[in-house]
Amino acid sequence: MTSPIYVAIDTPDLARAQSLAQSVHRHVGGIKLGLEFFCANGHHGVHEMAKIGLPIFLDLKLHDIPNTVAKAVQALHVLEPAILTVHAAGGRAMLEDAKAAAGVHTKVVAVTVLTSLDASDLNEIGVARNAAAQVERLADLAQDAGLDGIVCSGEEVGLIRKRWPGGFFVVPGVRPAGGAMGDQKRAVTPRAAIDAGASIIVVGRPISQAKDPDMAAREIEATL
Ligand SMILES: O=c1ccn([C@@H]2O[C@H](COP(=O)(O)O)[C@@H](O)[C@H]2O)c(=O)[nH]1
Repeated sequence: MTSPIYVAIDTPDLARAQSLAQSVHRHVGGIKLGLEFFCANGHHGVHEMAKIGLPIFLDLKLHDIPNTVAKAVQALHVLEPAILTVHAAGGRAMLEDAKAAAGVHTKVVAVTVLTSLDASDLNEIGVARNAAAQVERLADLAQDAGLDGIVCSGEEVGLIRKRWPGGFFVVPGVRPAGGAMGDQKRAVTPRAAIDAGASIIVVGRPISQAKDPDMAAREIEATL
């Protein structure tokens, strides 16, 4: 069975990214490349990482006016990402245009509430409801707009899976029991995320900062 673990390769250094992905490739189902990697290495870097042979998740969290996002999505076709993120807060028209612009083999998923935010952060940006209620609202919008799924934390994925049984749910910010949280505020264990209904989990620092990334990936895989 394909592993639900996507390893987040958050580094600007292409050689380090290749070596990290190579070392864990037997224990993960895909490679997630985000802003840090893409801003430093662009299309060339993604092509190089694709040579490892795992699906590529481009986590660029696009968020702009509908026309700009649609053109950006078209410009990414050539990279054939398996998964691409946009921000749900960009609104219905942006979500619809992003989905229409994506290739048929790319799942477009909407980031709802970043896993680094809690209720107090939400309050500061003018969102009075709690994270779960805000995720619920943005998940409904993403589903209505025809997206494939959403990104949310493991604390909300169970609730959303019940409302959208056929959705594709990406859960980042997972931490092995007792692991360092870093900047994550709504974290659950990999096992809890999968049990609650995550389609895939994204794991970055617990693997990339481990003394032995291959062993760390293997240990997480063994808990699932
Ligand atoms: O809400 C979100 C959306 C995306 N991410 C990304 O996932 C990884 C998590 O890395 P860790 O090192 O395991 O914390 C990272 O690339 C984020 O950009 C997220 O954490 N939360």
